[in-house]
Amino acid sequence: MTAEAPSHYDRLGGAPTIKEAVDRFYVRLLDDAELAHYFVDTDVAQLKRHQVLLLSQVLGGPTEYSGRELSAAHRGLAITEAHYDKVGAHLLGVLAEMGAPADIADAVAQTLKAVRDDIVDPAAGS
Ligand code: HEM
Repeated sequence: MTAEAPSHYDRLGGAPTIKEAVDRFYVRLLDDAELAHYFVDTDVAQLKRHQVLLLSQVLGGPTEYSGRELSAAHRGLAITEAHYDKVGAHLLGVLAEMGAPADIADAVAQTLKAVRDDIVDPAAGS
């Protein structure tokens, strides 16, 4: 019997690491003058909970995401390409500062590419 390779989730350190990464991610988003306005009327605690579950799932951890589809969650927010890229850069920046291995950062970057069209609003300009 061969042992299964550990998931990205396990290699990063599991739940405590993901929680810490999401905490740092939202500190960056709310500190960013170009992005903070998107979050003014949101329940940031719930958003963070959903983000932890989604990121865990994407990284091969437990599949417990219970939030909305990404397209529904972001509809009407008029998210531009540039703001999407900034948010993605904050997430990758947090993973880098926490020492995530390059292959895991690459996998997250691929996921960011894959969900881009669900989140960016083409009518919002660049
Ligand atoms: C980069 C990839 C992104 C991912 C994976 C992501 C993920 C999520 C998730 C999981 C939720 C919660 C959905 C729910 O609770 O049902 C959410 C909501 C939200 N996201 Fe994102 N998001 C991304 C990009 C962005 C960007 C670029 C912005 C704005 C610049 C943004 C702004 C928001 C806001 C304001 C909400 C709350 C919407 C509401 O409460 O109605 N997100 N996102």
